This record gives sequence, structure tokens and C-alpha cells, in this order.
Amino acid sequence: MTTLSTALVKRLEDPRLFRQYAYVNGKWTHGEGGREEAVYDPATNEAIGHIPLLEANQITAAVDAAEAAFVHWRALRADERCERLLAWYDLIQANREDLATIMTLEQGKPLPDARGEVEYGASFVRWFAEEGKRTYGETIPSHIPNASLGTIKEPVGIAAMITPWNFPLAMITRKAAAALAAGCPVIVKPANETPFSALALAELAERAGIPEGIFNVVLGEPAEVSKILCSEPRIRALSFTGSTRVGRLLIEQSANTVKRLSLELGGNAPFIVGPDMDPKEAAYAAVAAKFQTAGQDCLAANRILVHESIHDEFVAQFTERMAALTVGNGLHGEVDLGPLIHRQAVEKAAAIVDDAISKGATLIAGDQSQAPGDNFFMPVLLTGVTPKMKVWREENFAPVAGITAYSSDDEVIDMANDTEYGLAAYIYTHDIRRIWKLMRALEYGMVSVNSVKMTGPPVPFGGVKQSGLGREGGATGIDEYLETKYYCLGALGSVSGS
Ligand SMILES: NC(=O)c1ccc[n+]([C@@H]2O[C@H](COP(=O)([O-])OP(=O)(O)OC[C@H]3O[C@@H](n4cnc5c(N)ncnc54)[C@H](O)[C@@H]3O)[C@@H](O)[C@H]2O)c1
Ligand SMILES: N[C@@H](CC=O)C(=O)O
Repeated sequence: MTTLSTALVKRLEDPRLFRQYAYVNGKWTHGEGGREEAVYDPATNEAIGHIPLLEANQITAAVDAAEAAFVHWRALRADERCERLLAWYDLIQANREDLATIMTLEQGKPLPDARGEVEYGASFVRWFAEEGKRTYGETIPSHIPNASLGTIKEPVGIAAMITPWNFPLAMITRKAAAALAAGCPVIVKPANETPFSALALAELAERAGIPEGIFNVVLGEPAEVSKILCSEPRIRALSFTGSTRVGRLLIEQSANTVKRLSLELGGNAPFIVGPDMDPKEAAYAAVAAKFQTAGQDCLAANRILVHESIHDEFVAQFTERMAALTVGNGLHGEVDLGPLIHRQAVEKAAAIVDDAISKGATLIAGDQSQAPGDNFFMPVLLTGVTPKMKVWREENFAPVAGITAYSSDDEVIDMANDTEYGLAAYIYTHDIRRIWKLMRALEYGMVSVNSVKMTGPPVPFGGVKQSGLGREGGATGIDEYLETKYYCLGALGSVSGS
């Protein structure tokens, strides 16, 4: 295995959090076939480390380990699992700075954002540690003479998780903490761009007393590993966060084993500004909703729809606010936007901008000659975007904002819903009747009114249409990892009529 990046290790208070192995059955594991892949800092394109690519038999070994460990983990009382999860939570918090450094180096997001994500990710562990104690069944008034009816909740079994690079820690904890609290063993396959956050979580899980075989991190060639996870009948649940394209593939690949699927897929969020809004207030909120994580966020405001009566002033305010954003290496000082994840993402963003301009959009700002490196993309503002353009149809996952004017509530509802996606939508207006009308008519799983921030552990996070299946977080997030077992206790004699 290659030597650690000295730059990275020197920055960590606890260098043991930086692991360049997979983690299977409580052991740090190299690839038996000797294959490995470099992981790059997107800000500098320097390799920060290497990961092994496991062979098929090693992925199956992770399933064997999870199967063996399941017996004991599910037999623990919920409060015992809660204690282990709270210990994990405490360790994540205690190592927040190192986790944030690892994340910024592999993902590129500014350090303050990375610290925020560690906090956010940890919050799901605490939430589900507690929720695990509330997986209530129910009693059912019996229609059968002398019988007692009810339900109990049981863990679904081994849960596999395939996660993206844009939120390398929180997208794991939001799934894994729920599954672990429910009594399920977990096999995580993180994105190859950002494996080190997942591996640091594994190190901390081990220190927290989560037994071997219960939290595994497998690494490999994504399509190869995912195919094995999908076709493995002992894996009973598959939770995926990532693009709609890969989500569709995983549905197909899981068909033969009829798994429980939870899918958190792409978004194409509309940001609707009503005629009653102060253009400056709304424009500042739209900038915040668009440029978080350099636009690489499933909640990013992709299409900004502004009432024609305030459109021009809104554009002026947006332009001014956007111009104040700083772009640079997330490790250095205060920057607002780090790099995109890799060069292909920059090329995709440039192609989306070119497509829009060629179809009649106006480029208001976004001079790419100012970009501080190969993987950086300066914020772009386009006006006059239309449904024919990629910037409207595709999730651009880049700091490219597109604004369009509309003239009536009915028109903006049609515009907002004109997409295959249905994850999140924003509404900015103080007119309660408009809020209610739009909120009910928008085909989205989440609608945020006059607030950029909408997520957190108590929230049922998820989308409709091709943005996914199921909900993560909240009071129902743990249900993704539970089966309802119905029971009928017959011939009891004494309970008839109760
Ligand atoms: N809805 C949500 O909660 C949410 C949250 C974060 C990100 N996302 C979405 O994730 C996407 C960006 O993340 P990404 O680029 O990592 O997504 P992606 O779909 O390319 O990759 C996600 C995961 O799938 C794996 N993968 C890639 N190709 C695969 C293949 N052919 N077969 C099997 N697995 C494969 C990757 O290695 C990674 O682990 C965006 O669409 C974004 O909206 C959604
Ligand atoms: N920002 C989202 C992740 C999407 O990319 C979240 O809060 O979960």
C-alpha cells in the first residue's frame, strides 16, 4: 500500500483516522487482487491517498460477516444498541476537526462547510440512537373470535448502502444510524472520490464498540461492487443516494432478489419568488440556496422563477451578491466555493452554459478565466432560461444559476413541475393564500417556504417522481430498515370482543 500523504497526515490530530484500506468484519483489508485507485484533492489534483479495489469474493466475505454478526446485534435490547450509537456520536463530535479536514481534502468543500456536515452527520446518529427505542408495534382490535391481534417490528436484515461524494459523511450516517438502531448490520460502499470520510467513520464505530461485522466499508469498482450487492439475496435492503441514472440501474439489478429499496436521487429544485417579495431579500436567499457546496447539492436551487414585476431588480441584487462570493481552496481561509469534484464536472458545467447561450439565454456574469485552478468553476448567472435548455432540464450540479420570469401563479406551478424530478422546492412570498396554493400544487417531496435551510434529523427527507423512493430521517426513517410482523394469537378463550 502506498505511503500516506504527508500533507494530510500532518494536519490530523489523530492520524489513525486516515485509513487506506477497506473495513470488513472488524479488520482493515487490502485488495486480494492487488488493484488500487488513487484519491485526489480536487483543489490541487494531488493524490492524497489510495484505496484498494476489492475482489468479488471479498464483497461476499463482507456479507458472510454481516450475516454472522446479525444474530447478536438484533438480539441486543434497543437501549443497548442506543448506547453504542451514542458512543459513536460522541466520538464523531470529539474528532470533528479531523473529520472536517479529511472531508475538505477529498471533497473540496470549504472547511466551515465540512465542519457543518460533520455536525449534521453526527446529528443523525444521535437521532436514530433514540428512535431505535421507539419502534413500536400495535395492537389490532380483533375480528376473529377469541384471538388477539397485533404487530411487532423486526430488523429487515443486512442493509447495503451506496453513497455519493457530495456529502461523504452525512449521507452515510443518515442511512447507517437508522439501520444500526433498527438492528441491521450495514455494508457501505462510498463513492471512490470520497472514501476516507467513510473509513474514518468505521474507525470511530470500532472504537465505539460496534461489533465486528456490523459496520463494514467495501471499496471497489462501483459497477462491479454494486452488482454483487444488488444480486446478493442475503442483503435485504439497499439504500442508495446518488444520481437518478444509477438509481434506475440499481432498481433493475435488485429485481431478482426483491429487496427493500430506499432511493435518494437527483433534484432540480425550483426557487419561486412571488411579486410581493423584497427583491433583495429573495435574491440573497436564492444565492444561498444555489451555491452551497459549489452547487453540488441535491437541494440546490436549479431554476429560479421570479415574478416579472420584480425580475429586473432581483437579477441586479442577485448579480451583486453573487459577485461577492469567493472561490478557492477550501483549506485556505474563508472561501465560499471550493472546486468541483473533478474536471469532468467542470466540462459538464461549461457545456450546460454554452447550451443555454446557444438557445438564447443571456450570460449576466461568470468569467471562467478567473477560475483559480483546473477543477474550479466561477459562479454563473444566466437569464431568460427556457425548458428547451439543459440548464432547465438537467440537474446541473454546478454553480450555474438560471433565472426566468413568470407572470401568474398558475404559470409558475406548471413551470416548476415541468421536470422528471421532485425532490425539493423553495417558495418565497408572504402571501398566505399563495403559499398554500403553491405548496399543495408543487409535485415535490419537500417544500421550503421563506427558508433556505430545510433539513435535519427530525425531517422526512426524500423525493417524489424520479427523485426517489422512501424517506430518510424523521420519525419514519427507521422504518426503511424494519419489517412489520403481524401476529394472530388464536384460541385464547378469554379475549373475545376485546
Ligand atoms: N436525494 C438526496 O438525498 C441526494 C443527496 C445527495 C446527492 N444526491 C444526488 O447524487 C448525485 C451526485 O452524486 P454522484 O455523482 O456521486 O452520483 P452517482 O450516481 O454517480 O454515484 C453515487 C454512487 O453510486 C456509485 N456508482 C456510480 N456508477 C455506478 C454504476 N454504474 N453502478 C453502480 N454504482 C455506481 C458511485 O460510486 C457512488 O457510490 C446527484 O444526482 C445528487 O442529486 C441526492
Ligand atoms: N443537502 C442534502 C444532501 C444533498 O445533496 C442534505 O441535506 O441531505
